[in-house]
Amino acid sequence: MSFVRQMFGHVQRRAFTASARQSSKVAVLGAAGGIGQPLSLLMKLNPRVSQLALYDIRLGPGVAADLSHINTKSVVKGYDPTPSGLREALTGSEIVLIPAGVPRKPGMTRDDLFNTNASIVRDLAKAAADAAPGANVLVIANPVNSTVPIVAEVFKSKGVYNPKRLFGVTTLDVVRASRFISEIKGTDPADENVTVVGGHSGVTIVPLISQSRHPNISGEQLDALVNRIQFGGDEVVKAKDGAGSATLSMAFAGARFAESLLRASQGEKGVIEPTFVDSPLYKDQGIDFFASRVELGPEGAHNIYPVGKLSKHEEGLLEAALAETDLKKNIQKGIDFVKANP
Ligand SMILES: NC(=O)c1ccc[n+]([C@@H]2O[C@H](COP(=O)([O-])OP(=O)(O)OC[C@H]3O[C@@H](n4cnc5c(N)ncnc54)[C@H](O)[C@@H]3O)[C@@H](O)[C@H]2O)c1
Ligand SMILES: O=C(O)C[C@H](O)C(=O)O
Repeated sequence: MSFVRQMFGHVQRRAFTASARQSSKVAVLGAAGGIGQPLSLLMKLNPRVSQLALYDIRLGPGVAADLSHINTKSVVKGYDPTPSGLREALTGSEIVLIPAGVPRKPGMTRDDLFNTNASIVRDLAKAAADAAPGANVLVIANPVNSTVPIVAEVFKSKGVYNPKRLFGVTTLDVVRASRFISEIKGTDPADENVTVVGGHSGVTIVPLISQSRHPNISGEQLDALVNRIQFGGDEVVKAKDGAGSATLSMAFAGARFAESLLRASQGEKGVIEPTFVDSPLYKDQGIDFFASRVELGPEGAHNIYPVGKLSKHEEGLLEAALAETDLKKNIQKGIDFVKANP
């Protein structure tokens, strides 16, 4: 499968120069960052996007000026770091991507980012709830297990919460799983589709290899593969040696998820992506948000699928993820933060 097909689904190549079927405004909050810049570039290349609104506390207009010279049809605008700039960036947006926030350094967990990123995400969510209450909000900022509940609480407090329109972007876990399994098997990663469920940190990331094309991977090879998918983020943090975490692969993953949502909102049926959403699956165990395969539609999350048939090994992994106090605690921490710091 070509890059164009992987990234832009079933849009024909000529669509890069033809007009998109419908117009969609996409806002990127944190657009000048390590993720924000390549993510904005990929959205500029997406023919389904008609307007691209770039907001950051620094350099939004600069990044926008640069991208605006690319000869695709979408109109790019950068906004000043003021409340009115943020409001204008958000108004009319169908998709709001949030990569704003600090990244990890070696030795840190994602939860260590909470103190800084919780208030950044809360404030951006407040602005989104006011200016774009019907938008699909795609949260990239870590810790995703907490930042997604933060957005939910803010929208609830303003009476505009629609659980179908809030997504924690876990696509990077799916992208990694597909790439890592292809490296083992010597296959084209574009043909490898691995469902990843749970949350977005360590053992809460549960790849379902038994549902992939290679259910027979086992033993030490399986353990190593699962471990690499669960801790792929650490691999990049370590390699970047203090200069941040995954940015380019994350931009690719975020653009893929946004493209899937646009395809679904423009009427394509059967668009399914794993994503961390307000989910009924494990609410009885006190876990209100969970990543599983979600069919996307014009209304956002159209159908949340259960995890399906698991191998014994995966039952153990899922049990560990659910029992792992992290997921539940991370979610509650986000909720408590907004209650204490509205
Ligand atoms: N979900 C995932 O799979 C995933 C993957 C990689 C990184 N991340 C997370 O994404 C976040 C961003 O990572 P990065 O590498 O791009 O960091 P970065 O520091 O390079 O960029 C962050 C950007 O956010 C901006 N920003 C800060 N506060 C802001 C605010 N209030 N409003 C608007 N913009 C603001 C900064 O100016 C900066 O440009 C981190 O929290 C990181 O952990 C998530
Ligand atoms: O590892 C990180 O901190 C960034 C991100 O969540 C990732 O999975 O790469």
